[in-house]
Amino acid sequence: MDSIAIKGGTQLHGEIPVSGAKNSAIKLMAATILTDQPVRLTNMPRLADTRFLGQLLRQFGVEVTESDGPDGQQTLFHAAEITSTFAPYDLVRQMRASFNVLGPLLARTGHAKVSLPGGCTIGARPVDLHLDALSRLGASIELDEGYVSAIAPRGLIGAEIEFPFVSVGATEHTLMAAVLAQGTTVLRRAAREPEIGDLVRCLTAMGAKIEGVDTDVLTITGVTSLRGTDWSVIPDRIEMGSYACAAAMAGGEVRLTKAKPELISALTERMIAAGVEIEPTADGVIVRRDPARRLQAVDVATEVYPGFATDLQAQFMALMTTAEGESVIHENIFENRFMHAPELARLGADISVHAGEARVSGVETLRAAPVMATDLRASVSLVIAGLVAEGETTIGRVYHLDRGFERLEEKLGACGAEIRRVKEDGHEH
Ligand SMILES: CC(=O)N[C@H]1[C@@H](OP(=O)(O)OP(=O)(O)OC[C@H]2O[C@@H](n3ccc(=O)[nH]c3=O)[C@H](O)[C@@H]2O)O[C@H](CO)[C@@H](O)[C@@H]1O
Ligand SMILES: C=C(OP(=O)(O)O)C(=O)O
Repeated sequence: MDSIAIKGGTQLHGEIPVSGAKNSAIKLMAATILTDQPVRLTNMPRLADTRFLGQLLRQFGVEVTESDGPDGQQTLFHAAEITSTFAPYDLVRQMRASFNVLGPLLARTGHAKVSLPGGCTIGARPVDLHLDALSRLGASIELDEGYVSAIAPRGLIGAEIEFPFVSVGATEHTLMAAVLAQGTTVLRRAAREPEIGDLVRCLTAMGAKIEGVDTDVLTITGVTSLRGTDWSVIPDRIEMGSYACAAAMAGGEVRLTKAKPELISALTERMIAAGVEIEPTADGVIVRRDPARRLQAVDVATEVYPGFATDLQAQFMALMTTAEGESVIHENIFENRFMHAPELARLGADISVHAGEARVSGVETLRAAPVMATDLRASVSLVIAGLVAEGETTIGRVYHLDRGFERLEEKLGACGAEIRRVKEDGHEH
């Protein structure tokens, strides 16, 4: 398994272009199942997750063609004919969001058999809301030997659905099923994450009829078919927030481009409160910090959008490890998303965790150690801490990082970070 080695202590100076959002791209990819016409996605991040979902789509008969076009990295998806509606365990277990092909397959063909995704390190993550909503749209669902078999021989039928709490995955899954249902579907307490807005807008460009974009009530009037489109994936707000934390941790000045800072205002407000300078630009933001001055500890609590994103909690915790004072971090979305805390402690951080609350008492310095990535965002929090830890930190299990960060070593290296990938065979890159 590859690892990442970082020598701490260099400031960051330079520019980092933000990639297309993983969490938007994978939903848009699933939506391409809904039409027999080609859909071209531009600003596509090249990540383990997008590669992996492309493989799953091919298994259904979708043609997936990656290329570099005039608009940069792009992928053409053409689901002219769906030849299989079976998603095996081996392909679904590697990436949870693959489960969300169930709704589009069902809407397009009237049947599908998809493996349950199972839990993962950040919490149990059941899919009950997804299955309840698809049942409300008229699907018959059976669970057997770890698989969900769903049929809707006469098509899906619009329904009023009020989610008991906000779920990003259940909202996008139900939305993708409802666009081809007969009649009207109303989704209440829908998630409002920007990636759902991107999906709604792309589906609308494909001919779907959806009202209420970016609100918590989506009204969908079903249509009989959708057409192809060209769509540019929105910038990755989590990647952007991660590099903002990296720059704030290491000190220096980093310009983040091709980004939408308004999507992470809950983070930047907290960073400003801690003493980081954030200057908006025409296409992003400049993050500046004088390394001679220590940051101040501030508290955060994760919430659904537009609140502080759970996907930025680990990175913010890393930033707080060397701030002055005590920072209290509440994790309200996932019940087990502090796996990075013991790893940060290996670098000398002082963190105590009780249930959904972590208390970080800032220390003056971190010291390098071998650490282990436990999930995607936890991995990047270790990179951020490694930027200041004295000595060389090595981070194992970087396949987690590769799920969601495109060319991370290159992007940070271009700003002066001493970071390199050590391949399994011992070679350095
Ligand atoms: C691929 C993708 O976009 N992943 C994001 C998505 O995950 P995901 O869509 O899985 O997250 P959800 O918003 O669905 O999960 C929120 C909470 O609801 C619970 N729940 C969810 C569905 C369900 O049927 N039953 C249930 O109990 C979950 O266990 C969790 O505690 O939103 C999360 C919250 O912003 C982010 O951290 C993930 O990066
Ligand atoms: C938790 C994440 O992804 P997933 O929902 O695919 O596990 C994430 O993107 O941080």
